[in-house]
Amino acid sequence: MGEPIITAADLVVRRGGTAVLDGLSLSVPRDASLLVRGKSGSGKTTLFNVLGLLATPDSGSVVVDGRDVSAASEAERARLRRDVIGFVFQDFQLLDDLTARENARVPQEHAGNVDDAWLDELFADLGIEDVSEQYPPSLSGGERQRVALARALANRPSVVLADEPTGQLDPETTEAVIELLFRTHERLDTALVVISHDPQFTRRFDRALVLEGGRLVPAIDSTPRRYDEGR
Ligand SMILES: Nc1ncnc2c1ncn2[C@@H]1O[C@H](COP(=O)(O)OP(=O)(O)OP(=O)(O)O)[C@@H](O)[C@H]1O
Repeated sequence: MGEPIITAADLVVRRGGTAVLDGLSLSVPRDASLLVRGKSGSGKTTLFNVLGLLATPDSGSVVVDGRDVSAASEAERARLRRDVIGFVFQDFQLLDDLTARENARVPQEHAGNVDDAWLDELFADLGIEDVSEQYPPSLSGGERQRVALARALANRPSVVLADEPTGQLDPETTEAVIELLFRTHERLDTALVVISHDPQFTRRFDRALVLEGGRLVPAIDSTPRRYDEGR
């Protein structure tokens, strides 16, 4: 399946005198779905930020799509964020003064590559065509998260990175969003990395890992299906 889409080695991130990530290594194959769980304060968001090139570790390396970003310029990191990674955040992070459709189009505009046919397809597939001209404040939580998912997929990323993507949703909507994340993962062949402590997320992933003591260990209730790594 070629080289992994993300490889992180010996990551150390110190916050307030303690190592939140303490020698963490991880490899994400291109077709994998990976769940990272962990207690509150265990460093999940810190890991998300480092894997998503939103923060730099104190030491260790991150390779994204074959590029070692340790010494990359901010412009190069921004390019990788835009072209290779699709971000989904717990609080959606939509712009209230843009319509749903305009929100989803933002990454394409940054890339200088607007593809309306692809946006049409995403909105249809995610079941949000009817709300495409509405503004985020008038959308339900599930609709907002689906618009955020359309935005994450707008530039056909190789990996979707989601930080607590269902944290603000009720159980029923959570199930629907999980379904959509997996459907797009399978249909578009994107790797999927979800960071969540939601127990509803334990099934279906190829691999479930727990962030503990600054490192990743296999979740005891997970059945490794396709690959074996994480320590
Ligand atoms: N800028 C910072 N300065 C000091 N401490 C920080 C900073 N950012 C994070 N931390 C600390 O690092 C630890 C890990 O934080 P992080 O947000 O990554 O955890 P988390 O697993 O995502 O938690 P939660 O599930 O509650 O969101 C916490 O103890 C947090 O207080």
